Order: sequence, then structure tokens, then C-alpha cells
Amino acid sequence: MLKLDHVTKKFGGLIAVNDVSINIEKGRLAGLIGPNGAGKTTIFNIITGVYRPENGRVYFKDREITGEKPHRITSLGVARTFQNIKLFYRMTVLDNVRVACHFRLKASILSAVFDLPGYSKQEKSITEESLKLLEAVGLYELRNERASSLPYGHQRKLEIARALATRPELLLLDEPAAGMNPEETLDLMKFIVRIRNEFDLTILLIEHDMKVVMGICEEITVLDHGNIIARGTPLEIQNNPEVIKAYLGSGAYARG
Ligand SMILES: Nc1ncnc2c1ncn2[C@@H]1O[C@H](COP(=O)(O)OP(=O)(O)OP(=O)(O)O)[C@@H](O)[C@H]1O
Repeated sequence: MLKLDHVTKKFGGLIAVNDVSINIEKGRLAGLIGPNGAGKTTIFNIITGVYRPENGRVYFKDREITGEKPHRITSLGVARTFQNIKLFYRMTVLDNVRVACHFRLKASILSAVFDLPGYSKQEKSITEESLKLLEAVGLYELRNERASSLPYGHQRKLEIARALATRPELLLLDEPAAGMNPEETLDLMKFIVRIRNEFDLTILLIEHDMKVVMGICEEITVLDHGNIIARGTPLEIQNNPEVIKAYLGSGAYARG
């Protein structure tokens, strides 16, 4: 589903990602961990076309996407969420998802201005799809609330619903548990596993909360200073001396 082949990204003299290769099979729930500044978000930005790597190639479903425009990569089936939740806070929960669905809208501006039949029909199906998504993520009852009024855990689910509205096959989650209390975190863990199964997704997540990573990821890649220092199952990673030295043993992960 996703392959990074010897990818390198530099910022001036800093090598943020150094010769990184990652291969994720369809349907997997994979984790990307490592200390602050290890290069995790940079990897997400390379996959989603925000950055072009100096070296290496990125493949999505065997098709090369290196350096493609972000909207093109989204339309191919890659969606993401951000470390800091990005929503339209003054809009309702439903409208937040509707806007994300519009990403795929085929109707022209003219048909919208003149409210032509094709446009109304498309609008109706977008509303129906948005409501179904809200039901799937458990926010249906809150559809008419302002996004800003939702508790943090619900805002995160709304952001994920917006990502799902682009009908992705690969979902990238950047620190989904950041800022959550233990109850919200536990709920989020079940939620991520459920949407993976329900929407037939492949998921790659960045997370500092080891309870989440070790609890739901099937395979983990560990980065340190832009380099992959380990990959394996949660058990293998927990017992890897180099990972313990660079990350787990330092307490640097105990954020959030
Ligand atoms: N746009 C940029 N310009 C210059 N340097 C950058 C840029 N983006 C990231 N970096 C640097 O690249 C390195 C990797 O950053 P990145 O954000 O990918 O790390 P991270 O593993 O996601 O960290 P965190 O866990 O803190 O989010 C850091 O040293 C960072 O300062």
C-alpha cells in the first residue's frame, strides 16, 4: 500500500530524514515513533506531497507519487490528520464533514450559482454521506453543534471523519492521542481499530503515547535523528536495547 524507498530530506544543513525505507502492507495498522525532532512529521509531509525529498521515491499502491501535488495525492486515496487539530471551528459538525466531501464534487461553479438539478442532487448525496460518516464516528447526535463547542476527543474524531470523507485507503494520523485524558485515549484506541476494519483502511500513526502504540499497532518503525534504528512488533520494539537507549529509556516519550 505504501513504500518509501531510500528517502532523504534535508533542511539546509540538517538531514531531517536520512535514507529511510518503509513498506506497509494493505490493511496494516503501523506506528512511527521516535524522540522529538526525529523526522516523523517530515515523513508524513513527504508522503502527502508537502515536501519533495532530495533523494528516494514514494509509492502508493505501486504507483510513484514522489513530488506529486498534495491535492492529487489526496484524490488518489491518502488522507491525514494533524498534530494540532485542523477544523472549521465556527461551522457546525455536519458542515465540517460536508466541506471535506466537496473535495470530490464534480459539479461546476455555474451549476452551483444557478442551482441546477445536478448540483442539488449532488448536495443531497453529500449531506447523506456526511451524516453516515458522523454516525460511523459517533458524532451524529452532535451534527448541529459548532465544532468549537465539542470536547477535545470529539474534535479529534471529527477531524478523522473529515479525513474519511475523502474516501482514503491510507490514513496517516499525526499524534491522535495528544492532549487526551486517559479515558479519551482508551476510547480513541478502540475507535482507530474499528475504523480501520469498517473502512478497510491501512493506517500509519505517529504517537508519543506508548500505551496507544504498543496497544494497537501491529508493526512499529523507530526513528532517531532521521535514521531508522529499529522496526518490528510491539514486543520486539519494547525489548530492543537501541530503542530503549534512544527513546523508551529516556522518558522522552512520556508526553501527553
Ligand atoms: N520546514 C522546516 N524547516 C527547517 N527545519 C525543519 C522543517 N521541518 C522540520 N524541520 C526540522 O527537521 C527535524 C525533524 O522534524 P520533524 O517535525 O519531522 O520531527 P518529529 O519527529 O515529527 O518531531 P515531534 O515529535 O516533535 O513532532 C527537526 O530538527 C526539525 O526542526
